[in-house]
Amino acid sequence: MFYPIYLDLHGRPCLVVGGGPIATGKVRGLVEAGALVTVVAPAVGADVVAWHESRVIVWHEREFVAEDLDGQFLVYAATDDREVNARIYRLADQANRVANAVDDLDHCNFIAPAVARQGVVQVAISTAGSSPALAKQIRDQVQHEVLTPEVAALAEYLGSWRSEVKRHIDTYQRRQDLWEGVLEGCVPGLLANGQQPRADEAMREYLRRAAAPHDPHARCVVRDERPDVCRACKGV
Ligand SMILES: C[C@@]1(CC(=O)O)c2cc3[nH]c(cc4nc(cc5[nH]c(cc(n2)[C@H]1CCC(=O)O)[C@@](C)(CC(=O)O)[C@@H]5CCC(=O)O)C(CC(=O)O)=C4CCC(=O)O)c(CCC(=O)O)c3CC(=O)O
Ligand SMILES: NC(=O)C1=CN([C@@H]2O[C@H](COP(=O)(O)OP(=O)(O)OC[C@H]3O[C@@H](n4cnc5c(N)ncnc54)[C@H](O)[C@@H]3O)[C@@H](O)[C@H]2O)C=CC1
Repeated sequence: MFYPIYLDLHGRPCLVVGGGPIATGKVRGLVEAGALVTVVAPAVGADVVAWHESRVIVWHEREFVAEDLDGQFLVYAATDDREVNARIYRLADQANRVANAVDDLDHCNFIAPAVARQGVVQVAISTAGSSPALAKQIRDQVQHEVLTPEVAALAEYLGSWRSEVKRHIDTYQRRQDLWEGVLEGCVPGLLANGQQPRADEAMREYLRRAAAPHDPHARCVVRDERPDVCRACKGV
C-alpha cells in the first residue's frame, strides 16, 4: 500500500538524473510545482538546454556522482541505464531522500500517479504499479467525465468563501454541515448557470442559517423562488 499525499515543492531542491524525453517530463512537472531543479546528464534535449540558459533550472553536463544527492529533497533517476538508476535510487533512499527510478517499482520509495487536472482540482490515480496503462485510462475517464470546467470554477468559488465561513461559524461540525448543505443545494447549479450574484446571495443565507440555526426567520432566499433547485433547503 502506498501512502498518497500532495507535496509542496515550492523552493525545494530536486534532482533529475538524465536528460532524455522521460527526464524532461519530470523536470517540467517539478518546475511547474515551483521546485529548484538540478539536472545531471552528459547529454540533454533542447528544453533542458533552454531552461538552463534562462536560469529556470541548473544543468550539470556530466555523469551522476554521489555528491549530487547532497541537499536534495526529491530525486528522479531517469537515465537509460537501469543499473545506474537503481544505484542512484539506493544511495538516495539510504540518505532518506524521496526517490524514484523511472519504470522500476522495486527502486522507488514513491511512484508517479497518472494525474487529471482542472484548475485547482487534481485527481491522482495509482494502481500501485499493477497497470500504469489502466491508471492512464482511469485518468482520461476522470478528466473527461468528472473534472469539468464547472467543477474547477466551483472549487475556486467555495475557496473564496472559506475564510469567511471559518470566521463566522464557530465549530468544525457546523462548518462541515454548512459545506455539505452548500454542495447538495443550489449553489453549484447557480454557478454553472453563470448566476454568481444569486450564488453569493445563497451563500450569505447559508451563513446566516448556520450562525443562527434556531432562528425561524432565517430562510433560504433561493428556496423561496426556486424550491426545485435547492434540495438542501427542503423541509426547513
Ligand atoms: C511503478 C511505476 C514507477 C514510476 O515510474 O513512478 C511505473 C512503472 C512501470 N511503468 C511501465 C510501463 C508503462 N508506464 C506507462 C505510463 C506511466 N507510468 C506511470 C507510473 C508508473 N510506472 C509507476 C506506477 C503507477 C501506478 O501506480 O499505476 C505514469 C502513471 C505516471 C508517470 O510516469 O509520470 C505514466 C502515465 C501517466 C500519464 O500519461 O500521464 C505506460 C503507458 C504509456 O506510456 O502510455 C507504460 C506501458 C504500458 C504498461 O505497462 O502499463 C513499466 C513496464 C516497462 C516494461 O514493460 O518494460 C513499469 C515497470 C514495471 O512494471 O516493472
Ligand atoms: N522514451 C520512452 O518512450 C520511454 C522510456 N522509459 C524509461 O525511461 C528511461 C529514460 O528514457 P529516455 O528519456 O527516452 O532516455 P534517453 O535515452 O533519451 O536519455 C537517456 C539520458 O540519460 C543520460 N545518462 C545516461 N547515463 C547517465 C549517467 N551515468 N549519469 C547521468 N545521466 C546519464 C543521457 O545523457 C541521456 O540524457 C528509459 O531507459 C526507460 O527505462 C519508459 C517508457 C517509455
